[in-house]
Amino acid sequence: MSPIIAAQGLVKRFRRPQKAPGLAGAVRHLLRPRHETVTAVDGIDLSIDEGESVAYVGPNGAGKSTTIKLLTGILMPSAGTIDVCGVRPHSDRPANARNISVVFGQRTQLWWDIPVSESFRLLGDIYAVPGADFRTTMDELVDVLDLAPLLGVPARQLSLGQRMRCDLGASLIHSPRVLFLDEPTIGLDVAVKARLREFVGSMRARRGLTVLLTSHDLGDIEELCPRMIMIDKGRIVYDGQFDEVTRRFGWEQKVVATLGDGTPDAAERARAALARVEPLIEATATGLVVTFDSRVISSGEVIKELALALPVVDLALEETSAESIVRRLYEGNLSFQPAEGTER
Ligand SMILES: Nc1ncnc2c1ncn2[C@@H]1O[C@H](COP(=O)(O)OP(=O)(O)OP(=O)(O)O)[C@@H](O)[C@H]1O
Repeated sequence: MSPIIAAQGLVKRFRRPQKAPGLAGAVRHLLRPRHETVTAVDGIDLSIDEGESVAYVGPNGAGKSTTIKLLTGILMPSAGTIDVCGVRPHSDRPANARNISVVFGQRTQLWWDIPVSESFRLLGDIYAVPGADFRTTMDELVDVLDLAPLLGVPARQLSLGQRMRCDLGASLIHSPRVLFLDEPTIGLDVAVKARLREFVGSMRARRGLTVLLTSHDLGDIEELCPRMIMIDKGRIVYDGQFDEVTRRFGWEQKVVATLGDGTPDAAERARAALARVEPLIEATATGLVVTFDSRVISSGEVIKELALALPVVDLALEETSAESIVRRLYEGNLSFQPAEGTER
């Protein structure tokens, strides 16, 4: 079976004006324009099979959105090849649009002033969905997403959670084979997030939908995506099972210290005591959480140093979670070596 999404040697470079700050800089730029080249995507290979659900994660500026824009045909690659459902997205955008759908948590594809049902109908027309198929899909979406009370309401009057439910429904009206979700749960409360994840999961199961998700929410990834691709500076640094992240990068450990009163400078003191190993130190209501690299220092030594530097009341050692690893990668606090023999 050939992959539904395939990319080889994908590169995207942007040319950006290089201006010095202030009016003088603007004038100088007008007289002698200078540009710099930014390589947002730097040689990415992707192979995603039909029905897979893959998280695409990385820190700010890593190149996630640029990759999605390349796969959806919005951008043209500087080098490399892309094939999505057998189509080259940038050269045949209409065919690509019929096969895919994109949902942005920050933007809506619904018409702002008309009732939701009308937006669905318009999208059905745009994608030329035959009447009978439209009705069947609509019934299914209204049922699974509980859209009946929202159909008569204009998008501008919907809450964010209601709008996202409608947006997800709208994205599936033409029965795409691939769904790109870009931060779909941003700003939503826990209950709505859970509902949306459940919906995406059930749609995958029912329709064999392929999902590529970018999200800063670990819950989204954990629940929806068995496979995770991490990128950093435009390159893939990990491509494998989400669970395996813990095993592979499990050298990160955490000591949770409960402190006695009167240590407002606890974080600074801990940082000074452990300076040589550059731990990540977070202050909490009751003390500190110290995250460190267990290849550089043992947990015993960390505990000893903390006990000497601070009025420690209690100490606990926490297992590394995939969440903390991904969170730190997102925050740019963890440098991954490019994965050797990137595996799936
Ligand atoms: N149209 C553009 N022109 C110039 N540079 C761009 C353009 N779009 C993106 N870039 C640059 O390309 C790099 C990757 O950006 P991209 O938006 O793909 O990152 P991202 O991983 O989606 O980040 P975030 O999590 O912050 O959304 C950044 O350095 C960004 O400044």
